Amino acid sequence: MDPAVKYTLIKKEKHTGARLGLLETPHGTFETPMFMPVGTEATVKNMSPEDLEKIGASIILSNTYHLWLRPGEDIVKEAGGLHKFMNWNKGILTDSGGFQVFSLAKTRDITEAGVHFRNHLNGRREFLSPEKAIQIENDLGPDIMMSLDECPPFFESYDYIKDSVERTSRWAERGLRAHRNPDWQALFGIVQGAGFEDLRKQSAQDLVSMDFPGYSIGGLSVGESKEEMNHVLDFTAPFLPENKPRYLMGVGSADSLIDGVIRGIDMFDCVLPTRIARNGTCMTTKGRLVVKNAKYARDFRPLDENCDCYVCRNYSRAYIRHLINANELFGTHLTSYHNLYFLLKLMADVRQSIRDDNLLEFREHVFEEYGFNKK
Ligand SMILES: O=c1[nH]cnc2cc3nc(NCCN4CCOCC4)[nH]c3cc12
Repeated sequence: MDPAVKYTLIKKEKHTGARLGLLETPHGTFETPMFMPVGTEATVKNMSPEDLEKIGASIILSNTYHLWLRPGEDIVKEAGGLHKFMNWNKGILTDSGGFQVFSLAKTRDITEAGVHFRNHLNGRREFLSPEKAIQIENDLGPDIMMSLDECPPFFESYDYIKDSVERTSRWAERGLRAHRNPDWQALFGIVQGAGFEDLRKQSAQDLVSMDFPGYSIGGLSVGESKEEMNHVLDFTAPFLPENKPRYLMGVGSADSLIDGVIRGIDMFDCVLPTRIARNGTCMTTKGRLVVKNAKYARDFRPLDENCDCYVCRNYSRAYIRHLINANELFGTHLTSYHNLYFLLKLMADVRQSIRDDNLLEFREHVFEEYGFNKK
């Protein structure tokens, strides 16, 4: 049986671990490395599918936890699945819900069977097992889906992390068995192990032995430093097969994206660009710009003078500042559109620098110009 998702390594960058690849999915073939916009509740906030298409989004995320609790996966299934429900015909990936339970739910209790928690919407007691997570994702119908895992605190004890990794591996096995649609939905395993190299190796080896079509590196972007994240990637990525996609969860700033690509990561997602856009913070090639600040009241330049996006070609800082301060929805549409374009364009430039074998020079340019070198 053909796997639902097929990764082809096209080229390795000469001086780093970066890879240029192609990811074939039932909803299109897309270049990697890629950034995936997050559409938690079946919409990338403030963006239409048409606009997402225009800026070059290939795969977007939606969230199992949220859609299970509201409107219910049964409604999405009845609509014909997420692609029909949200009118998005390219790739969709769903997380398994575990991370949201740990970050959103009130009180939660992890057992071998699964995780008990209180629904953050109505306070009702809920239970999510590896099998239940897979059933929800099967019903939602994304092209790529995640196993239920525990994303433990990065600074937990070795013994806690070891027990957690071993349970996450057992949950992954249970999820594989429960998966009903492996021919059109690719189930990824999620590597855990916090900052412990031997536990990362054990987690990766457990999951690779189950032969998933792709692997996420979880347990990162949870408060550890960028140096610690990069160090974990340095020793974890090599434990994963070269001919499968590697997905780093929850990462979405220009510096972390480039440093993840350099360490062999192919896929990234993060709410950052759309979240900061909603309070008027914009990503630019000269660093972050908080457009609602008074100093932009009479600034009729675009958000970013080096950006050729629809927003930067048609609207000024003064106008966008006014909209944000007036709580006009069009204002957050413009900042969201620009921030997503900014990261998608950055990844297109990263892919080009892999073709040209000058990713390290590109990194130096970005870190210098965008202000990441400033301490
Ligand atoms: O181990 C994981 N397993 C399953 N899903 C995840 C999602 C994850 N998302 C983050 N980080 C997100 C950090 N965001 C940065 C921007 O502001 C909101 C939080 N780390 C994550 C780890 C996991």
